[in-house]
Amino acid sequence: MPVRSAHRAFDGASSSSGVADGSLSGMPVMAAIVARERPLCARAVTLGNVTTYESPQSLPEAAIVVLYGATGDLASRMVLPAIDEVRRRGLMPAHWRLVGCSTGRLDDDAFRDRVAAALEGSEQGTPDDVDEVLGRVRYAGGGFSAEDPGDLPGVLNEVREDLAGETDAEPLVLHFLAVPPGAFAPIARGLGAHGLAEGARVVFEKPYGTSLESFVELDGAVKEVLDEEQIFRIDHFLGKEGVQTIYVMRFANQLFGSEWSRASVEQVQIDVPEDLDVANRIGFYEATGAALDMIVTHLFQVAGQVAMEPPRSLREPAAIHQAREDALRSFRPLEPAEDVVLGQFEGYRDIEGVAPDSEQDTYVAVRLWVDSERWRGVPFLLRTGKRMAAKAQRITLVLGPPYGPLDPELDTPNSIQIDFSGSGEVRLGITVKTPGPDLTYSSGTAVLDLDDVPGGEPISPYASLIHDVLLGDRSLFTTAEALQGAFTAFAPLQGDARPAPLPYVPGSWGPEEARRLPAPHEWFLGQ
Ligand SMILES: NC(=O)C1=CN([C@@H]2O[C@H](COP(=O)(O)OP(=O)(O)OC[C@H]3O[C@@H](n4cnc5c(N)ncnc54)[C@H](OP(=O)(O)O)[C@@H]3O)[C@@H](O)[C@H]2O)C=CC1
Ligand SMILES: O=C1O[C@H](COP(=O)(O)O)[C@@H](O)[C@H](O)[C@H]1O
Repeated sequence: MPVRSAHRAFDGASSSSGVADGSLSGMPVMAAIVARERPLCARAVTLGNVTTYESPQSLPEAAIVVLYGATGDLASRMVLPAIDEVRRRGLMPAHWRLVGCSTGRLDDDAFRDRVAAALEGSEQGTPDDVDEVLGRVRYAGGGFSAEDPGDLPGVLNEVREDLAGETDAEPLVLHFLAVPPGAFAPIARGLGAHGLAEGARVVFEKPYGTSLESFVELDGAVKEVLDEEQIFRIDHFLGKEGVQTIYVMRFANQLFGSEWSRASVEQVQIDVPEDLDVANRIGFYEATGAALDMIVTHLFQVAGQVAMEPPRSLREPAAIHQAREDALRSFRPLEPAEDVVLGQFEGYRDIEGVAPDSEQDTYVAVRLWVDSERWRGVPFLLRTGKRMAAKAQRITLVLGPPYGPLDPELDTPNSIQIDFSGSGEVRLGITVKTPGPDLTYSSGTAVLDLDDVPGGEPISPYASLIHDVLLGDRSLFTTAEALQGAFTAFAPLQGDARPAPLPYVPGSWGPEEARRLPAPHEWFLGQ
């Protein structure tokens, strides 16, 4: 059985003797607890040919967060509540301030009202001590660019002086760009032109580029001002608990690690159906569509997390980056005619702001091939869409048939599933004997809710990633090389071969045509 034994060679990190017993005695829970110990990573420092690792990063004594796009949708729904979550957990620096910046003119109090409303509307609700937050908040209007910095430089100087009354520590300045992608380069140039780049950390929202060409151009413009170590390209799916647990459960546990390859996995499904409408973001959506919004960004990053080779260490950001980059660069460019189904929900063209003949996709299903030794021949099925039948976020590793006496009798494949919505779940779809007098088989599911892991306290993705930026830990941020791989694989879908979107009924699982992609299996979450 050459295929079965060959897979041992894949996992350099795993041992093939004796370890199995240990791995099976309570390891999953231990692994999850270890994963929560922060900080996970150390910074690699190379002098000559000797590499050492600085001990874990620590929080700066003082920080100023400048939130560009502070009056926008993302800032209100995600970023402001996340900053407050970091504060509530005691993970903010001892001395900190927040400066909101947008193009509109507001006074500080009007912006504080918006911050209060954003916290009130968040899952955690308004904190009792909301004044503790609002007292640290300022606003700088007039936008920000090299040509016209608006009010920001003046407000920043006042905030620095204010902080200097509390601490001698030089504050870390964290610029968070929650602005439309067209504003990324102008703001980056502005940071250079107005002396705000040095020593700062800069977070760029997604999408960081909208095509291979625009990505290369943007990254070039950004790198004229910032060093790579200062750049934090965010993809909040990498901050989700379920996604972060993938490599811990895999590398901490021989049961998973040894089977994580084409030797045992027949296909991988990464399924993110959404029941959300798009009417409230129609300008953005009509210009972007489902594939560009979700596939080349979030779902490719999650696929990279699943497909990566074992990094040398989970405590070295550079090693994790290298492993994720290698995985993304192994993605074969999509073949739209064979491997992509686009959809548009019926009624989309009736939404105000949508062109009557719009060909924008609100649904996309993709069969992606990963040309690495580990995954060659294993399709990665990625699916997402708006106004679908359900909201879910699930990775399913569909396991191949067993080499034993049961093969012909099993109709439901065994599976390893990771649910990465909310606090996340690990699920095992296992064939067991149907309890009872006869020898028949059933498929059951064992579920580990990550919320129940002893000592665990799930953190939201944006809070987790903002905390990482404060620490200077770039492990969960994307690199230019990885994005280059993603845009290269995605490029054929942006050319003449892009298929026309097929209509689907709102509340359904999308166009029937997409059923052929996972064959001989079906989409695990529904048709
Ligand atoms: N909304 C979401 O769910 C998600 C959004 N994103 C990304 O986040 C970014 C923002 O999206 P979203 O919040 O939806 O967009 P919105 O259109 O709701 O908000 C954009 C914000 O950017 C501000 N802005 C524009 N140009 C400048 C500038 N030069 N300087 C300072 N502020 C500026 C606007 O200010 P004003 O209104 O005053 O002009 C506004 O506050 C986009 O890159 C998007 O792709 C990513 C994930 C999810
Ligand atoms: O970036 C985006 O992500 C959301 C889904 O994020 P989640 O936090 O709800 O998992 C998606 O709805 C949106 O279209 C996209 O821009």
